Amino acid sequence: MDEYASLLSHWNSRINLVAPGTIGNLRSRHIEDCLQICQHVRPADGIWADLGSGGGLPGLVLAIAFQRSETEFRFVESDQRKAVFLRTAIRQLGLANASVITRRIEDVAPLNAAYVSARALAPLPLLMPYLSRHMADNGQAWLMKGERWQSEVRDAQADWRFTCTAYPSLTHSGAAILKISEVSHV
Ligand SMILES: C[S@@+](CC[C@H](N)C(=O)[O-])C[C@H]1O[C@@H](n2cnc3c(N)ncnc32)[C@H](O)[C@@H]1O
Repeated sequence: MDEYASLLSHWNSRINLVAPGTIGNLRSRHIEDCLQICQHVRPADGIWADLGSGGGLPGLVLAIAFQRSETEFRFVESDQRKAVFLRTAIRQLGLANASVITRRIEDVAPLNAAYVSARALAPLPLLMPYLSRHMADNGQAWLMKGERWQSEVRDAQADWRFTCTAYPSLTHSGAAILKISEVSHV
């Protein structure tokens, strides 16, 4: 994880992977934040799709944490330069369990993923079509949401049926990690 943090700060001077003002506390602000997901899930075999991975949050953090599991991580990131960073990090960290798809989420063939994650990608109503496209029928999504998560859930319920459990974030007051499953269109 230290090696990942140092790669991220090195590349951040050239491409904006995280807000430059947060680079001084990468560990607490970003890495510990993403590691919270590990308290709630022990993934089995199958694909874990991280959508809009950017600098690898939470995808790379989880691929490092779960590198001894049978889970195959796919990072979907349309920005070419960020995808180059992700591929470089995968190679330098020696992660055999991760690969990058450099395309728009909506253009990627359905991944049938057992697990999906996203952080700072879009409000929940816009994420729901992505979950519907890429999550397996019995899959689960782990979405890192900010303080407006409750109204996002209400807005998404206008068009979608889903099961949702909210775990309060331990790193950002008012934020939550949402576990979403059983998604179908109303
Ligand atoms: C605000 S950043 C968040 C990055 C990372 N998840 C994080 O928490 O730091 C959103 C990322 O999603 C990517 N992105 C946005 N829309 C996308 C789409 N439709 N398909 C693929 N990637 C997308 C952007 O290029 C960007 O890297």
